[in-house]
Amino acid sequence: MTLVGEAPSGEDLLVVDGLTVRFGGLTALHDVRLSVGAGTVVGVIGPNGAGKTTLFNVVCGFVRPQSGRVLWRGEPLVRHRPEHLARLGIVRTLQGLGLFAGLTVLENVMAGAGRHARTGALPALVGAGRSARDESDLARRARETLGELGIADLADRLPGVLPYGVRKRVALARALVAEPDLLLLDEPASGLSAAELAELATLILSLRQRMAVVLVEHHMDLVMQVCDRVVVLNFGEVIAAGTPAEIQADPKVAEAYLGDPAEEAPGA
Ligand SMILES: Nc1ncnc2c1ncn2[C@@H]1O[C@H](COP(=O)(O)OP(=O)(O)OP(=O)(O)O)[C@@H](O)[C@H]1O
Repeated sequence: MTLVGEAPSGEDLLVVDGLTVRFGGLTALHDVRLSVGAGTVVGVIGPNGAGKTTLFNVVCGFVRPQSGRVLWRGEPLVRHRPEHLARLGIVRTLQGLGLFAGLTVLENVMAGAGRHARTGALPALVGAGRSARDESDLARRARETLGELGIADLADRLPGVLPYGVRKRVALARALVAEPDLLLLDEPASGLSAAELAELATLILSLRQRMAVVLVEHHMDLVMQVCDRVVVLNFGEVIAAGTPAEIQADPKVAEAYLGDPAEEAPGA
């Protein structure tokens, strides 16, 4: 990740260049720049309404910016659509879990393998258009991913009967099975116990060997523990960017959070 005004390096996977998004009269993002290098974890933090989700939505193609662009591996993403992201190597987890209630844990994870499955998401859900061999390869990878997250024994359960923290792991497994180069994590810590948080931190740190991660999160301990760099948004603008220690020491950041007593400030 680079600071505002710095030239992105050739190593950057994702570059967000001067993004401005307006919803009617409200400016949700103003001239936002950041970049994400391979194997790095970049945190995006900021008080409620700062623009974090909008930033993810632009990267994913849900929201079109009024100006600015998103570069992926040096190429602009032009009118890209959310359903094509996994093929590009980008996967996002949602704030809500988005699991299919009628599918088992294993089937939910298999449905995430859009990048590698030969068929699209819908046929993949019902298993149509896939050879028996594709199907068993995919099931094997899905089981391995569940194993990595410590929930292989729950493969045949329905998500609805599982505790929230476990369902969050299923959602994460569904993202990881696509083997993305960039994982966009939207508030993965919300609703987790202290023990689950510690496991999540270990997992995110281990992911760096395989992918870059952008983490939108209100849980500051997690952000400070796992991020290489942190970008702070406030009212749609980048007000600070740097290492976790730099962010914690930045008076502008503390000030932004002071205006929102519901929030946990980075240095608190
Ligand atoms: N589709 C939309 N239409 C109108 N306004 C929107 C839309 N999406 C977001 N906004 C507004 O844009 C601003 C930024 O919202 P955004 O959800 O990106 O913030 P956030 O940092 O993710 O907040 P939170 O931490 O509460 O999730 C807010 O003022 C929000 O109300």
